[in-house]
Amino acid sequence: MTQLSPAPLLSFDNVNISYRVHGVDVTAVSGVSFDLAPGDRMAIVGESGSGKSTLSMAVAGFLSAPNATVTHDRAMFDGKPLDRTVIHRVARRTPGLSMVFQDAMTSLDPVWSVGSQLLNVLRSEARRAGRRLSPATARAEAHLWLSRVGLTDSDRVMKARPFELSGGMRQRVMLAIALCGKPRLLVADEPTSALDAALSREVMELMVQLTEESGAALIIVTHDIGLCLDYAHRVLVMSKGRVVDDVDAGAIESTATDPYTIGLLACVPTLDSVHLAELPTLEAVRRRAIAEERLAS
Ligand SMILES: Nc1ncnc2c1ncn2[C@@H]1O[C@H](COP(=O)(O)OP(=O)(O)OP(=O)(O)O)[C@@H](O)[C@H]1O
Repeated sequence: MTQLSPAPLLSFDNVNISYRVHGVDVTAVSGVSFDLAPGDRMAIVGESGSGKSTLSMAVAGFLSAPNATVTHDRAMFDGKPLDRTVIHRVARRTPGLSMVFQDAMTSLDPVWSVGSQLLNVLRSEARRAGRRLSPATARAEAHLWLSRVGLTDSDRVMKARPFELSGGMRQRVMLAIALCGKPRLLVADEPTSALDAALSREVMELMVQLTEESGAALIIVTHDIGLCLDYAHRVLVMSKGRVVDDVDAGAIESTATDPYTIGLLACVPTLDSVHLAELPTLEAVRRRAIAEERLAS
């Protein structure tokens, strides 16, 4: 008997996004199509300006730049059409879909305590699900979520305002807020770029563990191809607004076809590169490829 693959959780076909700058439409995302299965973990990788944040914000419904225009042939989430062509000044939350951002300091409200922000989300999620949530249960759930993201001193964290916490703690708070509504998809835009290497890995591992436990799918947006190869099942490589490779993370070395992806992979530090005086840059890899091509022809 042939096994039917599950219906995609997310399905985008021919997404195009441009920004109007000084009266001219500048393309940021061009003809992007992909499906994401429930529980899948996909990384969107590319250098700065390749369009990955624009794409992920459009996916999550957080693209609010008034000069943006989105067109697509299909945008579906959890079996329902998503209207991503209308840009709202204030992001519209899609039930079942959450996002964490690069900079928790600007994403969390600086005025309200962590506890009130977390309780607000828990209450509104309960309302949406038609569930009664007493104040005592809401507080217990908030403490539980803080401990799930590794914040054991939850009494202090509940009372603290974001600026009173370290960067790593704020990122964990954001993860708790994003996951407490039990989303089916979490979109994380450069979630660890403000953290040091060790903390980055801790937060990535936590994000993977919590989404795996709940069965949520995960989209990780990053410029760090090395980091995402350890955590994603699949990698979408973007360059100049286009998807140039869409490959399994485990087989990327043998299946990537685009010179851009091959260049990115060549820049990942390995045990073999410890003897090098300096690591290659993407530009150096590009120049070497062009020189080798010239020599061969
Ligand atoms: N609000 C905006 N108005 C005009 N152009 C924009 C706007 N936001 C992004 N862009 C442009 O769109 C292109 C894609 O930007 P985007 O931020 O999506 O890339 P990125 O790959 O996420 O880069 P980074 O890693 O630096 O965030 C870039 O050329 C950028 O300058």
